[in-house]
Parts: sequence; structure tokens; C-alpha cells
Amino acid sequence: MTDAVTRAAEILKEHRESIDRLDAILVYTLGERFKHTQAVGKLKAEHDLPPSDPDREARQIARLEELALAADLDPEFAKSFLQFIIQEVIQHHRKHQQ
Ligand SMILES: O=C(O)C(=O)C[C@]1(C(=O)O)C=C[C@@H](O)C=C1
Repeated sequence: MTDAVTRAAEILKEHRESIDRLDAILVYTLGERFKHTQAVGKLKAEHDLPPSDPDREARQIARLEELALAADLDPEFAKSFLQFIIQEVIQHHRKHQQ
């Protein structure tokens, strides 16, 4: 192996270590978020509130798009990601209410 290939392998390893660390943060962060949304789902079921709140979602998406721009992340991706999570939460809320 040349020095350049060995160096590239070291750099790749460092990036992958960072990626693994950040993936763990994402999973734990999502776990925390779902704890809160589960509590919200319980509250909504107890008080007969609708599972979804489109006004709240619109505010969340607008905020996330701004955050994404500041973080150098594609705002469309950030929006789709949040919508994907919220859809999952709404399914959980609906199950609570059945
Ligand atoms: O804030 C709420 O009312 C929630 O139920 C949580 C949440 C979310 O996951 O952020 C999910 C569904 C609603 O449409 C809006 C937001």
C-alpha cells in the first residue's frame, strides 16, 4: 500500500468514527423525542384532542427550515425528515385513541 492509500484509509476510519458517534446521538435524540410525543399522545387521548395539529406542524417546519439553512443542511431534506417523524407520531397518537 502506498503512503497516500494508508493515509486515505486513516481519514476514512476517522470519518466513520464520527459518523457512528453522530448516528448514536440521532438515535438517542429520537428516543427522547418519542418519550415526549408518547406523553403528548396520552394527554391528547385523555382529553379527546385531535392526533394532528397542522398549525403547529407548519410552525415546526418553518423553524426547522431556518435551522437547516444555518446548519448547512438541505432545508427540503430537513422538512421531509420532520414530516416523516411526525407522521409516525400521528400513527402512535391514533393507536392511543383506539
Ligand atoms: O405537538 C403536538 O401536538 C404533537 O402531537 C406532536 C407533533 C410532533 O411530533 O412534533 C405530532 C403531531 C402534531 O401534528 C404536531 C406535532
